[in-house]
Amino acid sequence: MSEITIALGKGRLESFTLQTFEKSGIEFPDFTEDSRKLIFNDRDHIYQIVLVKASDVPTYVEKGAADIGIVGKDTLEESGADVFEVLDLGFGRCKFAVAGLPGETYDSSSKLTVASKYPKVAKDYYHKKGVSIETIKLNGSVELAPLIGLSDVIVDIVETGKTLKENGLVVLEDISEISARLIVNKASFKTKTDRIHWFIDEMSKAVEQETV
Ligand SMILES: Nc1ncnc2c1ncn2[C@@H]1O[C@H](COP(=O)(O)OP(=O)(O)OP(=O)(O)O)[C@@H](O)[C@H]1O
Ligand SMILES: O=P(O)(O)OC[C@H]1O[C@H](OP(=O)(O)OP(=O)(O)O)[C@H](O)[C@@H]1O
Repeated sequence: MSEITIALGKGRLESFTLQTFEKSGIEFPDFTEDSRKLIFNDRDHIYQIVLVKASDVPTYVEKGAADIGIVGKDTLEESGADVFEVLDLGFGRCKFAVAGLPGETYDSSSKLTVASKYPKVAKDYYHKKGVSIETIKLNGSVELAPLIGLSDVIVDIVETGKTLKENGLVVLEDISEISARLIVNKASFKTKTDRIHWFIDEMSKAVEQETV
């Protein structure tokens, strides 16, 4: 039985996370991205990774099924999970933006409709601006929404800008920067203090090494 369980989302953050672990000497010999296995133990049997759907990482950590999680700031913000966000891991960089057709302007006489995989983020952003919106929750291909009249604009992730460009859309407003974060369950932080502090320190060193 491992001391520490780490929830990691299947997908874009997997290989960066494993590289960061390796820099700290934490190795998962059985881990391969094409495997269908969901639990991996490290060489020293201190840590186990559980591979979950990226959007479920905050839930596993908040509920204590995992002590630690690696998750995009976007997913963390949308979840509203009650966890400690302890470190910016520096990879998985992209941004939240409002995007739409070029020249799209806000007409205050009618409610703005915003399609997004991140309805909470969209609501919070427009709430701060004092604009009331109708959100339409989508699960992917969000760029389609303004093209076929489902919404006025979208709130989505922009990394290279390729998806927007190829669909004739533009960034209308930047919202915030996104990168992968290390999150910790609040109870684990108290009960497994030494091990978790050690782990955070090692991850910090690995991230610093990357940025110098
Ligand atoms: N181009 C990008 N599109 C989406 N996420 C990106 C991008 N670049 C970096 N990221 C970061 O990678 C994280 C994980 O993305 P990934 O696609 O694996 O999960 P997801 O968006 O929840 O996927 P899905 O809904 O398909 O399971 C995102 O939460 C985000 O922080
Ligand atoms: O700026 P870019 O580099 O083009 O990346 C941004 C795109 O990537 C993400 O989509 P994803 O690939 O996760 O697909 P889906 O959300 O449509 O399923 C995001 O929702 C954008 O569509």
